[in-house]
Amino acid sequence: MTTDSTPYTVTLVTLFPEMARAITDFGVTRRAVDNGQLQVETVNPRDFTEDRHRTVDDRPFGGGPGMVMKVDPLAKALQSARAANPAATVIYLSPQGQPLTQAKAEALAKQPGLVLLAGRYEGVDERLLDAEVDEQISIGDYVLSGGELPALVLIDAVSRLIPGVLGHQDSAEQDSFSGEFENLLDCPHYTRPEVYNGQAVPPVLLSGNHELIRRWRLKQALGRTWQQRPDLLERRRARGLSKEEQQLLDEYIAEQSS
Ligand SMILES: NC(=O)c1ccc(NCc2cccc(O)c2)nc1
Repeated sequence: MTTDSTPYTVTLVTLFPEMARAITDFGVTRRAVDNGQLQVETVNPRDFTEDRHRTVDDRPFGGGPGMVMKVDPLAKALQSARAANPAATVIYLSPQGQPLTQAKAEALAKQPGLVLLAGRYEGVDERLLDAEVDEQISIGDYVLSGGELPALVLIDAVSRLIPGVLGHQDSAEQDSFSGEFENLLDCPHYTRPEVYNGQAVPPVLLSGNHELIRRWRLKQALGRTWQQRPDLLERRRARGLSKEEQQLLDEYIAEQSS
């Protein structure tokens, strides 16, 4: 995290810098950039090549399909990225990385900034990872054509945790994965009209009784987690459910079987 005046700086090392526009040109993250809370820079390894063909990849030693990204252009690009933010954490997005979680995003939001390396082809020369990368992160157990989309996912997840970015600070805390709802799925959301296609909004949400509404939302979050993601509920249980949470969950389960 930075003091509230200096922006949280992310430098994306990528062969396709225009992809960063998905963050800088839309929505909450665009507003964070315009407000000076978030800074997204890009560095293209191709600008650090010295041959006429601006070569960034080559055939793998040991044979096999595809190409591997060369160390030298990446090392120079990373050095340039680090120069702008020396204290930044250098992360390589890859299927071999540690899974991205909300807790990880919160930890990274507290750092002075990030340098994100997006690989293409079959990945990068291992010697680059050994020398220049602090940690590897995966956004899920699947392979994409490049690390750019995972990098953008990571930037989005971290950016919304920067104080003031979401505007209504509570909304970050009320997220399904943080605060009281930590490790729970989200509760249902409704807005006008009160009746749509004969389906009415749950009356408790129109009651103005904030304590009843909080309980209803917590019950829904617990119940949906029990239904869709018992693994998450187990994690929550390991941390101990409060008396209220256990009672709400029991009520939800009883209603399901009635
Ligand atoms: N699950 C992820 O976070 C993720 C990240 C990157 C990626 N593609 C680039 C790449 C990079 C390294 C090795 C490799 O095999 C493919 N695909 C999926």
